Amino acid sequence: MNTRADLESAADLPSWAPSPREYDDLALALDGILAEITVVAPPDAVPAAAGVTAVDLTDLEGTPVARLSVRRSAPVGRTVGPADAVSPADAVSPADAVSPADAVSPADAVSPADPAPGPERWALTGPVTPLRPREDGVFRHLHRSPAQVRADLTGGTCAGTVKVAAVPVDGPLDTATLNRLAETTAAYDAVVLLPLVGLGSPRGVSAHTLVRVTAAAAGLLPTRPLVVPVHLAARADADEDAALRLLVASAYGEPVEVADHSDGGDPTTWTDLGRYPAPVADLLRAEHPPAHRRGLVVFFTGLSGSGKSTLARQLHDLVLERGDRTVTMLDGDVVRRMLSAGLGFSRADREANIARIGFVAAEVARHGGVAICAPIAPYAGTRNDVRRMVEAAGGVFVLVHVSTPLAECERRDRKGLYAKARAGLIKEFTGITDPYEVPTDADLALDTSHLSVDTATSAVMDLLTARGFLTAPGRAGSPDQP
Ligand SMILES: Nc1ncnc2c1ncn2[C@@H]1O[C@H](COP(=O)(O)OS(=O)(=O)O)[C@@H](OP(=O)(O)O)[C@H]1O
Ligand SMILES: Nc1ncnc2c1ncn2[C@@H]1O[C@H](COP(=O)(O)OP(=O)(O)O)[C@@H](O)[C@H]1O
Repeated sequence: MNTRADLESAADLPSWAPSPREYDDLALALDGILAEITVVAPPDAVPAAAGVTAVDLTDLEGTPVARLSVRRSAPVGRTVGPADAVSPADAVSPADAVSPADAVSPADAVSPADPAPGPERWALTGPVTPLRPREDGVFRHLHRSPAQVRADLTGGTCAGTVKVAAVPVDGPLDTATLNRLAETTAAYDAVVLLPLVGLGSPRGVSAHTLVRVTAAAAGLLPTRPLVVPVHLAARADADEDAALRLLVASAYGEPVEVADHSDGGDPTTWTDLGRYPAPVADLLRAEHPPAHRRGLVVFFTGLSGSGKSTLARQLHDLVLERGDRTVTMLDGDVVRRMLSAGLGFSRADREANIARIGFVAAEVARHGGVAICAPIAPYAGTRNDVRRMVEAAGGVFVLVHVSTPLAECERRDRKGLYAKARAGLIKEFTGITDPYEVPTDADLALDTSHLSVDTATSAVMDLLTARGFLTAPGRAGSPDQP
């Protein structure tokens, strides 16, 4: 731990709040599992990055939690937007790629709200020292460093005489796996189950549920294993993931692998809860409500005047008439007044606008509600970011492309904006002087020049019902005409 003098002398050090993935790496480094970590920071956060020798890493509130001693630094190429985001291979030069923590994921490298091309960022690599005990983390009270686990298990005596099996766990343990685990670890003095709660590691469950199901499974094993959550974040590369799991497990004991990756861990296909022991299945059932009670985001995208708002409003009414779901409307015009006042129509502003819509929609979905969004959302990358945000919140994302051709939108020109855009009075107008990237991943495409409002909305309702997101028949609970 640093002395007061150290802290005071650090007053001039630059500081930086690491991304969630880097924060996970920091947790591993502070536990002595990773020797070094890499953080990627913009030059304004790390002035004169090439000459910087230390950076204070802060939590999201800006409180310094650790100090990174910079052993190597390298510029990281900047790109225009998420669609072109930096790939891990490009991000850090091979000479610097000493630890798996170096990988820079696209999500970390460029945030959707980032303005277009700017100066380079810096990848700063080195060991870390703690500045204060970490107060956050998934199931913090269960956290133990490898050294603490060793001390706990040996009672401070004869370290090395206790044979510990260390088992990384990234998904719920089913009955067959538990039986295998009981056999494999029978000869050990102690077993430590290590739920991997870092970003992207838990398969098909949230990090908190992974710990809860692992604890439930541990209670069924004769060895009564310790359960110690570890903030290992997933990488894009399976070999790297495997190497890191081994590194983590080796730090806690003798690595024992039991995970079965064959099912892919998709929660929507977990129909066979019978393969899990009852206490685990009960927790999974609670985390994965049936499709018609899961959060749902219906995202309309299309040109101005294509019919997004009209269809969204009708869908809103139809879903509310059923009486079994709550609905939040995030219509383009309304959002621009309430959430995005002050934003214009540059690429960066449009991306920021959609990121805000996505954030709110994902929160609605997290709580099991329905969000209906109707912005133009011209960029595929930004729409994809919203899909990822919603799915990460446990929701379902349905993309509806209102594909009414430009000529028809322009003919309607109900706000007179197309005429102004043609006359050069409005700049960056979608379809005229600004791009619209036609979705290739839409669940439904509706050309309203050929479909009535009722027919188009019914097509959306039918899709939602067919996929189980609304219960059939369509108007359960609503009074019909006799
Ligand atoms: N330059 C330019 N390009 C496109 N649209 C413009 C522009 N300036 C103003 N408007 C009006 O703003 C509405 C689109 O806002 P969105 O928030 O949906 O756009 S975006 O998703 O952020 O691209 C859009 O409303 P809708 O017609 O409901 O789509 C337009 O009325
Ligand atoms: N089948 C249809 N579906 C949706 N809108 C239609 C249809 N036929 C005509 N329209 C008209 O087209 C216009 C679409 O406007 P709006 O819904 O505000 O589009 P957007 O939100 O995409 O800008 C409205 O005036 C609407 O009445």
